[in-house]
Amino acid sequence: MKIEFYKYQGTGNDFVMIDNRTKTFPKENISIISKLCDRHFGVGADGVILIENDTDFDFKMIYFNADGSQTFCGNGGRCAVAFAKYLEIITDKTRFIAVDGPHLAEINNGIISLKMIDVDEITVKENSVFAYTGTQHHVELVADLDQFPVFNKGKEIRYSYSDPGSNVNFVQQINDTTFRVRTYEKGVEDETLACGTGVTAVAIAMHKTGKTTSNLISLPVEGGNLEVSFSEENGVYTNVFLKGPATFVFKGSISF
Ligand SMILES: N[C@H](CCC[C@H](N)C(=O)O)C(=O)O
Repeated sequence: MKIEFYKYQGTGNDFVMIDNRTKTFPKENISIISKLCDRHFGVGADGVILIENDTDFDFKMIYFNADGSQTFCGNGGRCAVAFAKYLEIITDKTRFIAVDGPHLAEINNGIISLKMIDVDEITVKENSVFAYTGTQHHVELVADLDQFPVFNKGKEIRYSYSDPGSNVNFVQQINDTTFRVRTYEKGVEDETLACGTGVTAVAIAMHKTGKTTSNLISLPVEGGNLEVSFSEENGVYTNVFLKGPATFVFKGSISF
């Protein structure tokens, strides 16, 4: 089977994007998904994203981690919007459906602003915060991200959560409105250069625990800069937006 693909990246979180409006991609074939993500034997990516038709929305986005598990993906959602524009499915505004529900998004000068789900599942623990932002996220502050063993500590914490586990975000506060983040992602089972649902969880966790009073947060990550904004009322976070670039890298085809 020959698969046409488009490679996109959102602040270094990279994806194999497939126009699956013909519904011909073998979604149940996890070995193909894993091979597409393999950085030596395949294309190489953190995940695979399918774009499909939907009767009620401009399109449907399906995200697979490299291990075939499905969740929502914030950076992937922004790349899906850029890809949908390239495919002329949309212009600069869209309403699409994903595994965690409907999303609005807008494109302004190449920057994509993606509306995330409302966040009300937030658990504050002694040294960490857990939040669900379309997938599971553990958030904890550290003193010096450059020196921190993200992979080893991230893997340990990831598996300390009962199935399906949790992504793990380590945060260093830079100033009142800026928090640097490094993330270990479940399903990728490694540190990624950015995690959109992760920085969303971080921004909300920092506000929830009083590390910031702002509702517009800058989040420098290894692969670039992201921004999260939100409203908060009675501990529920709404109008949550994840903003940042999403870039086409190359297109190609691969046969299995
Ligand atoms: N990189 C993605 C998150 C993927 C989450 C996935 N790793 C999982 O929850 O299993 C993002 O930008 O939100």
